[in-house]
Amino acid sequence: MKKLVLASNNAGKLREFSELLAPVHFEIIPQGALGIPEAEEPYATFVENALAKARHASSASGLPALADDSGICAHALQGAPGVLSARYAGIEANSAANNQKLISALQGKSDRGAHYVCALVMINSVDDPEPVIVQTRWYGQIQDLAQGSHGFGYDPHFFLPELGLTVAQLEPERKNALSHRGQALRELLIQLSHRTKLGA
Ligand SMILES: O=P(O)(O)OP(=O)(O)OP(=O)(O)OC[C@H]1O[C@@H](n2cnc3c(O)ncnc32)[C@H](O)[C@@H]1O
Ligand SMILES: [Mg+2]
Repeated sequence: MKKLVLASNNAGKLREFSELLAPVHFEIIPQGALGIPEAEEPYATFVENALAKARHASSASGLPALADDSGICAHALQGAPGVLSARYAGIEANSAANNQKLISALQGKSDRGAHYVCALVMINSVDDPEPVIVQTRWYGQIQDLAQGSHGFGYDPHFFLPELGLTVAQLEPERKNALSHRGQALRELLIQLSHRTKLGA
């Protein structure tokens, strides 16, 4: 079975990937299991950061790698926290501190529109000239009140008007069916299947 390193140390993402990749015939190895530390994420775009994470994991392991750079973009804040979502309230910030900073930044703003972004990059080797790259959005609204206990990160505050629920109130399968990450992974698998069919 083909081995693939998952270039993430985020337990919430790793859980979602293991559910989403369950039907796929890869042996998925989280980078932490190989002792690979977090990569630097210095870039202004999700795609560049995802590529940096994938290269870092592939270089350290000698294996193909899949990386996810994601975040939440608030429309009233010109897309902040964006690529800084994981460290919005500081380098060592946890989700509670990041959520609190986001809610404070939105006080008095009437536009609560936001979207999650997920950039996925898959490479066969560190010098792969043709990475598979996918980027998707999931639209919602940021609400002050935290509701729900599923998911991770900003999910208790990310409200889906069409469902009347926050993402943290969704069962994991339902989140995966709708989320930025679920959309991106399904698209990535389609692109991979085209390549396989064409023998490349
Ligand atoms: O870089 P890795 O090791 O993958 O882990 P990370 O947590 O640092 O991940 P990112 O750099 O991609 O930062 C993503 C941030 O956006 C948040 N985020 C991304 N996807 C999310 C989702 O599906 N639900 C809630 N929050 C999400 C997450 O909590 C992080 O704070
Ligand atoms: Mg990160």
